[in-house]
Amino acid sequence: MIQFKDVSKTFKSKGVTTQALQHVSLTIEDGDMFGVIGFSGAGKSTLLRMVNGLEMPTEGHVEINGQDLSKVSHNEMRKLRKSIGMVFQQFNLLDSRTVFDNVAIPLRLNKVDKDTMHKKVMELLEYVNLADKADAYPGQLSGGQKQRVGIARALATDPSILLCDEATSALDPETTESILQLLERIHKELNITILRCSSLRTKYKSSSAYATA
Ligand SMILES: Nc1ncnc2c1ncn2[C@@H]1O[C@H](COP(=O)(O)OP(=O)(O)OP(=O)(O)O)[C@@H](O)[C@H]1O
Repeated sequence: MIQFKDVSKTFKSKGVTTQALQHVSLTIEDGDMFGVIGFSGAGKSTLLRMVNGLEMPTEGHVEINGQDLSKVSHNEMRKLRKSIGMVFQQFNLLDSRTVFDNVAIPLRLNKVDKDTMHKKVMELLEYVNLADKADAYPGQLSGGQKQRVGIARALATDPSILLCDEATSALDPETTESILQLLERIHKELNITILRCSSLRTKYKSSSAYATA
């Protein structure tokens, strides 16, 4: 379970103060698919980055399974981060590495042995329907395929939580739909809690920085 308890976040940079989040309280149960929507600058990425401890609240607490992230040790934080995958808007793939190598990155960092790593990477590529692209480079892939690689990489450490920061914002509507279907499948079949944020760019107006879907 992920809990935000009256969380506020202020950034101070070069004499400028930005209030990114104000008094956010929410609970995401295990196995939820939770959506956060808001206009650009509403604080969505900041909120997401607080779940894996990349940002810390200025006020309030973020807890994962009852563990206050501001109180966990360095080692516990490392363990926790292994259980959280992240998918990015711009995919964040290494262009000089093959699809296989990109997906293998978290496994190499975790010193997984070669055979296990090979098996795992190929399983993941099959899961996202890209096994035939294992030796391709990101530059040879479409946006949707790149995002599938990003998703496979995020799943490499068998996370229990998947954070998706505008995972479909760089994609056309049809590709967006296929990525959303893949996330739905991951949610259902792998029982992963998904926290997804996306921009509100339609005509709908909202004074709220976040909403659940
Ligand atoms: N490291 C930082 N230092 C200073 N200000 C920051 C920092 N990170 C975010 N901000 C500011 O906090 C506010 C919220 O940023 P955030 O990236 O969380 O918004 P967002 O809703 O994800 O926006 P977008 O949809 O454009 O990605 C913005 O005004 C941003 O400029």
